[in-house]
Amino acid sequence: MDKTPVFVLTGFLGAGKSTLLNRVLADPAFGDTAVIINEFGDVALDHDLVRVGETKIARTTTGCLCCTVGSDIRSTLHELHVLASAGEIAFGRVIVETTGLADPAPLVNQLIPGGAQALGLRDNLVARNFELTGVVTLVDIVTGELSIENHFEATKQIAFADRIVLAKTDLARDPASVRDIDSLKVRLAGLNPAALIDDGHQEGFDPAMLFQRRVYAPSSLGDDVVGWLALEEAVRGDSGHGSEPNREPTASSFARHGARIRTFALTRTDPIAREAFGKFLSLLATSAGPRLLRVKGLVQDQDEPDRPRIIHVVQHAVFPPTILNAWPSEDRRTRLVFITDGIDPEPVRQLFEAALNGKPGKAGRALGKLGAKSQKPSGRARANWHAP
Ligand SMILES: Nc1nc2c(ncn2[C@@H]2O[C@H](COP(=O)(O)OP(=O)(O)OP(=O)(O)O)[C@@H](O)[C@H]2O)c(=O)[nH]1
Repeated sequence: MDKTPVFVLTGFLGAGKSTLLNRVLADPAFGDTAVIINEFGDVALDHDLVRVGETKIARTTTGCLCCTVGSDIRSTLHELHVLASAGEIAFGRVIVETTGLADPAPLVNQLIPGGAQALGLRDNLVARNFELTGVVTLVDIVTGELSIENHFEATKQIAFADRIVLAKTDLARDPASVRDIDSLKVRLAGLNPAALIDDGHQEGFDPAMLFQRRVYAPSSLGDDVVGWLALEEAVRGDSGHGSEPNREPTASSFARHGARIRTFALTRTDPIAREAFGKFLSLLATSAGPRLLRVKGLVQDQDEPDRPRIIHVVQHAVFPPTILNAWPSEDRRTRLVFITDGIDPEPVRQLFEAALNGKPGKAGRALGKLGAKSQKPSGRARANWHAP
């Protein structure tokens, strides 16, 4: 019997993974897809943001998949397998959406033959029933170059891909931006000459093709990939990855990403004034720039409290909010999740409160504490891709 194909969907923070996944899941042909979404933060949000239709099965893991991978991915696949064997669910494909900070090496290592050793019946069942058949990496043309420069995870995500998709190419409206895309493509081809590179907005691009069964062979992706996989095996014993297969994943498990990476959440029960909130986001994005890796959240708007607004900030870029017609769950609080590089939660919280309460003096002091070095985004990021 054919093994169930597993696809890894990765890409740096905010690259557009969930957007692409939603596009694919809207296709009725993907009704037999089980989705594993990995949350990185204490306040679960992604399962509210990915639309999963009736026939889809979603499992959300907490913590960062590459840090909790020994306990997480195989046990989640095992759980899906047990449910399918009992006739409770049926699926013919699995898509694992990683966090944007995920290092794909440990994940791939758990899923390929000859990778991480099977430690018991559970792992053997997973190996017998599932097969990694593709790694799809999204690269955002707005922040991709900066992410590659500043975060090694982004480089590894590109190197492990057999398919790369350029996201947000619809935002390239002038000749300079188009030239930037060409030079990004050259850089990607240098990092991974074997992967096919698609433009997610080119005519005729069909995202469904990214998730068709094929052979995923890491050895064809070059010496770096082979070396990183070998390194995984070597460090597994030392790091605890895989050596404690039943270790509980924790939301703050992000040991691999260095002490500077922080994740925290802000919540608020009262509805929020739209203008004040916009001010908060633009002050934060302008002053923190690339150190503000990601903000996403659901906001209860004062004027339209029944229609939550989904907000997205990716480094310096604030994206237009999406407005939902209803709250996805009972929880109607404003919930914002932050992933930062060297920014502490407290000044962000102070800026939030000051902006919402109309206290410019306090907002100024909070900005000072943010260590607002006002890092100017370089290169492509200088282009005015998006007004806040
Ligand atoms: N214009 C445009 N915006 C996009 C595109 N893809 C994603 N976005 C926007 O970029 C923001 C982030 O997109 P997501 O799909 O949430 O990104 P993600 O990679 O899932 O984010 P994380 O899970 O936090 O890493 C959202 O505001 C999206 O609407 C695209 O192709 N074009």
